[in-house]
Amino acid sequence: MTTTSAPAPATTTSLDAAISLRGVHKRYGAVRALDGLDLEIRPGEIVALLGPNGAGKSTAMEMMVGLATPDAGQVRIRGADPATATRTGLIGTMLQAGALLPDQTVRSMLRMLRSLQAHPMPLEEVIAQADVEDLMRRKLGALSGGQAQRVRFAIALLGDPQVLLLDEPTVGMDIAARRAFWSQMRGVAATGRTVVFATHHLEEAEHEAARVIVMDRGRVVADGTGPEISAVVAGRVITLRGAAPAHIAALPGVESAEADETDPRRVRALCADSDAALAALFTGPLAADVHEVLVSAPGLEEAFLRITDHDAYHDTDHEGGRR
Ligand SMILES: Nc1ncnc2c1ncn2[C@@H]1O[C@H](COP(=O)(O)OP(=O)(O)OP(=O)(O)O)[C@@H](O)[C@H]1O
Repeated sequence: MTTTSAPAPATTTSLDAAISLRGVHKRYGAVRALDGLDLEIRPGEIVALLGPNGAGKSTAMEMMVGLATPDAGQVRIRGADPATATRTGLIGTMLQAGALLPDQTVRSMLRMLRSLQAHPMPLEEVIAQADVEDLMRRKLGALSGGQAQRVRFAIALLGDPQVLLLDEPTVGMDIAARRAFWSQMRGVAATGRTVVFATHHLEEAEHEAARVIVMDRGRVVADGTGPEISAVVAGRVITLRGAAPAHIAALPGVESAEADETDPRRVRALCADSDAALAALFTGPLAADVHEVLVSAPGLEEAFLRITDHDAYHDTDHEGGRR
């Protein structure tokens, strides 16, 4: 795994690579959205892009389809420039900004956009691969957030692309819809396409991508498999209920303790010595109140927090995403 922003050794040339970004810089006023980004993605790879808000994920994806142009550096898609790759259907995208015309039906929108493609995928195949049969007669303006995402996925497939870019594809989907989406996506990826997706769901990155790239402040800060990136963090994680994070953080062997983001009454503690922490926990004053104590190996979440450990969420120079 690479955990530095230095360019990875080039194992492919930009001509062989599905996606190649070399030394890409992009500024928006005072904000450095991309700061010398180097990225090489091989054909057939399934890659998750992770990073805190404002890390530059969307900007990088916009560069890959020619929606944003670099101030410096080079972007190539299968050796072609991004605008050509988009025009010829080499690359299909599901970006956050994609607006859907509210009064059109899904069928008419798909037909219309399909007619613009150089080498369109058969409509029946698009419908099956994106699982939108049940939505075909519906007006675009009447779709739920999750349904609209399925339609955006169908749109991304229309040009029968070799490279698929999905920017937070499961935003607005409930758990069942997310599961169904990833199962469809795996079917699409099994046909040999390159898939790059940005996500804030770490478990999606871990389960769905063979390679995880962590971006921060417009650069790559870690690149490897989920387990390789998780291995950045040694020690053990203890999760429990019934005590305040500050009390847990004060135990011997505990490096840090915080309330769980998704379940604030649960405390997650990263421990250099979990045996010492547990011994102190069960023999001290907290013993009567703590419950549901679990010990596990650190995962991608701990690694992500460790690797991107700064004030990115509040930093004025990198004040989060623009949406
Ligand atoms: N068109 C734009 N105009 C002004 N600033 C922009 C523009 N696009 C991006 N930025 C800024 O560039 C930085 C990177 O933004 P970007 O949306 O690429 O990050 P991200 O990693 O996709 O974030 P998020 O996870 O919040 O979507 C942010 O500080 C953002 O505010």
